[in-house]
Amino acid sequence: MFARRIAVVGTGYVGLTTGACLASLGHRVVCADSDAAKVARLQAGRVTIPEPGLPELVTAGLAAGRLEFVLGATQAVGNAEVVFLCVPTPMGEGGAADLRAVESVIAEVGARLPRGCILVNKSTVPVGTAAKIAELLDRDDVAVVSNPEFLREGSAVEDFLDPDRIVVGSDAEDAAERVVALYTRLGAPSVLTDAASSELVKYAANCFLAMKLSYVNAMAELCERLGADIADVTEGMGYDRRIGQSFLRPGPGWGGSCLPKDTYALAQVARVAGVEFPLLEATIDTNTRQRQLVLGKIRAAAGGSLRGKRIGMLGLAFKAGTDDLRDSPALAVAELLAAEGAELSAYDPAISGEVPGILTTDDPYQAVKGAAVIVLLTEWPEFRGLDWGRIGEMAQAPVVDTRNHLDPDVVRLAGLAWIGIGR
Ligand SMILES: NC(=O)C1=CN([C@@H]2O[C@H](COP(=O)(O)OP(=O)(O)OC[C@H]3O[C@@H](n4cnc5c(N)ncnc54)[C@H](O)[C@@H]3O)[C@@H](O)[C@H]2O)C=CC1
Ligand SMILES: O=C(O)[C@H]1O[C@H](OP(=O)(O)OP(=O)(O)OC[C@H]2O[C@@H](n3ccc(=O)[nH]c3=O)[C@H](O)[C@@H]2O)[C@H](O)[C@@H](O)[C@@H]1O
Repeated sequence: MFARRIAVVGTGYVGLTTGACLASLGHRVVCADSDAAKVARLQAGRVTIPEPGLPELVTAGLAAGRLEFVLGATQAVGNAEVVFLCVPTPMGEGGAADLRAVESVIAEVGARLPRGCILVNKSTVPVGTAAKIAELLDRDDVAVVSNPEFLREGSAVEDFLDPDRIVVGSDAEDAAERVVALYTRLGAPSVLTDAASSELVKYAANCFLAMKLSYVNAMAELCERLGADIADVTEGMGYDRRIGQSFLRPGPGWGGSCLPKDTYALAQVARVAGVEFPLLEATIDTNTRQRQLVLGKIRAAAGGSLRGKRIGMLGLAFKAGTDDLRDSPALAVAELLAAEGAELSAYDPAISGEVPGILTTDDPYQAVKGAAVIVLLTEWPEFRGLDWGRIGEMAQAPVVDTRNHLDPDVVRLAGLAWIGIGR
C-alpha cells in the first residue's frame, strides 16, 4: 500500500473517525476544524465524542506523527494528495440539505489545493453536489470524488474499519480508483460508479432504513390492536434472510443527526425532480405519528391528563451509546409532554449539561422520584440493571417502556405496571 498525504476538513463524528482510522492504516493525515477549542483539545489528544476506540487511535496517531490537528482548512491542504470534506450538511429550507459549509470550504481552499490533488466529499449531499463542487472549484487539475460514509454513531471506528461496503463515485475514473485503493486493506466490497449514483446511494440507504423502522413501528401499533406481540412478529420476519433481524426494533420513532434530515432532503429532491414518492412521505409521517402515539400512552398512564404531573424520563440521547441529542425522539416526546403541562425530570448516562425545559440529574433514582409516570426513551443497558424494587418504593408510577427494553416481570415484581410498544 502507498501511504498517502491526506487532509480531512471537519473533525466531527465522521471527520475525526476518518482521520484517525486512515492514520491507523498508515497514511499521513492532517485534520482541520474551524472550531479553535476543538482543535486545541484534539492537539492535546482529548476526544470528547464517546466513540469506543477513537481516543486510542488519536493518541496512537499523534504519537506516531501520522496524525496532526490544525485550525482552519487552509492550514491542512497545502501538501495533500487527497482532501476529505467531512463538514455538516444540516436540514435547510424546505427540508433540503444546507450546503453552506461545503461551499465555504471550497471558497477557502479552492485556490490552495495542490495540482493533481483529489477532493473527496464524505458529507451527505444531494445528487449534483460533486458537479457543483467541480464548478465552484473551476480547476482542471483537481478531481472531485464522492465517497459517502455509512458509519453509525456509537460504533464509528468499528464501522469505518469493518465496513459493509465502500462506495466511490466520480466522472474521473482514475481518481476514483485511487480513492478505492485507500481502503484496500479493509477488504470490503467496493462499488465504483459515477458521482450522481454514489451520492444517491447514501440517501437510498438511510431512507430505506428509516422506512424499515416506520414499517415496524406501524406494525407494532397493529400488534397492540390485534393482540399480537411485535417481538415475536419481528423475530419471525427477521429469520427470512431477505429481511434480516437488524433494524427491526420498535421505538419512540427514529431520530439522530442523519435519518431525519436525510429523509426530508430526499423527499425535497424528489419533489424538485417531479417524482412522486408517497412511500418516503409516509415514512416521515409515520415517524411523526409515532411520537404522538407515545405521548398518548404516557397521557393514558397518567390518568388522562398531564397537567402538573411529573414525568420521570430515563434517557435523552437519540439512541444508546451516544451523547448526541440532535433530533432525539426523547426530546421530541419531551416537547409534546411539556406542551400539555407536564413537569419533566430526566437522567441519561451520557448527558450531564442542562437541557432546556427538563430538570436533568446525574442520578436515575432522583429522576424518577415522585413521578406520576416513568418513561424509558433510550435503550441504555444500565436501565435494566437499576434497582427496580427501590424505584417501586420511590414512585408508584406506571412505566412506559418505549423501547421494550426492560424485563416486564422485573418491573411488575416492583409493583409497577409495565407498558411497552406493540405487545
Ligand atoms: N454523524 C454520523 O453518524 C454520520 C454523518 N454523516 C454525514 O457526514 C457529515 C458530517 O457529519 P458529522 O461528522 O456528524 O458532523 P459534526 O457536526 O459532528 O462535525 C462537523 C465538523 O465540521 C466542522 N466544520 C464546519 N465548517 C467547517 C469549516 N469551514 N472548516 C473546518 N471545519 C468545519 C465543525 O466545527 C465540526 O467539528 C454530514 O454531512 C453528515 O450527514 C455521514 C455518515 C454518518
Ligand atoms: O448517515 C448517518 O449519519 C448514519 O445514520 C444512521 O446511523 P445513526 O444515526 O448513528 O443511528 P442508527 O443506529 O441508524 O439509529 C437511528 C435511529 O433509529 C432508531 N432505531 C434503530 C434501530 C432499530 O431497530 N430501532 C430503532 O428505533 C435509533 O434508536 C435511532 O433513533 C445509519 O445507521 C448509518 O449507516 C448512517 O451512516
